[in-house]
Amino acid sequence: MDFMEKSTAMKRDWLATARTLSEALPYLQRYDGATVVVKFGGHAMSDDAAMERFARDIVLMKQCNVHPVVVHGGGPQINQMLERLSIKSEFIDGKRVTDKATVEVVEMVLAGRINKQIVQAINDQGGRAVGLSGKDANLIVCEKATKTRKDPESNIEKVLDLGFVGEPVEVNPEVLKVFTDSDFIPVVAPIGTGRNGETFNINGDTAAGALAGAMKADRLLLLTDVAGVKDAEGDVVTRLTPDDVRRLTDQGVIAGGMIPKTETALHAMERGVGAVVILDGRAPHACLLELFTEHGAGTLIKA
Ligand SMILES: Nc1ncnc2c1ncn2[C@@H]1O[C@H](COP(=O)(O)OP(=O)(O)O)[C@@H](O)[C@H]1O
Ligand SMILES: CC(=O)N[C@@H](CCC(=O)OP(=O)(O)O)C(=O)O
Repeated sequence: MDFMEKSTAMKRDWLATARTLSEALPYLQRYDGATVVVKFGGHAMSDDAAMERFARDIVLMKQCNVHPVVVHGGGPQINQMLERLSIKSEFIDGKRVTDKATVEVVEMVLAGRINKQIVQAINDQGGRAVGLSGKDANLIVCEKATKTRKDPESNIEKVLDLGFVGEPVEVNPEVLKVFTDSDFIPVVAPIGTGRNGETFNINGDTAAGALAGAMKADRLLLLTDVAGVKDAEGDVVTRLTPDDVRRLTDQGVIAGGMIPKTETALHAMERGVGAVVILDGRAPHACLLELFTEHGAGTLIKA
């Protein structure tokens, strides 16, 4: 490529960048002042570069007067720590059976190391993040979650004991308003408080949905490690209604870790959240693409 060709190619790149910025205008106007709850899953935060990109997107959102509330997971990181401590762990429908020893490790990993890593990553990008857990200011009060499953032989519903897995029953989001109304960015670990002083392990998606519902957030973004919700053929579906979600779950197409996400989506929408998007947190700038471009990303769940 000679000098003239090179400079023409560079001008084309700049123009494309300027066009992208200009095309963001209607989206910036639509989300001006909006509250967006972003769940950052343990798989999505797999490496330092992914964490840095995520933090940069969150700071950019806040700079554009969109108010992010970050709720994080950390399932794989909890697994690693439990393994080091030789504590066995199992999941039922995407939720970790959590005994007394496990809940101590869960709180340590989520409200400690991971929460502070995300806070630091956001602050490194020029944001002002504040870390909290659901215990702070009674943000998320829980009761013991119950799970029933039909025994295939007897056809009788059996109650399964998940231990200290929490189901949010009361959310007090006033403390988050203090942050979203100023230039702080709250980062919430999914640990809940019980009415009798218990510590509860809440699935990260469930916690994000409970907060989004209580705040009547405009959008709930669930960042994970797949491109979106897949159908029976394994293709990502770009849009689903609540009825589609129920059908895919009954058919067993939505399974495992995807169940808490889609359940959360339906609950959050019942509580007034505009729409829920399940998207690939490993894809560069997934949040920005979803909010500020016409392309969108992942699976949009909307009535
Ligand atoms: N229909 C489906 N579409 C996409 N992923 C699905 C589906 N059913 C089950 N999954 C599983 O759900 C996983 C996402 O849940 P999870 O591992 O808990 O994510 P995270 O750690 O991000 O919360 C996917 O990696 C995939 O294995
Ligand atoms: C009850 C329950 O399952 N809690 C989760 C909390 C972390 C989480 O949700 O992490 P991801 O978002 O990375 O999956 C757990 O113990 O793994």
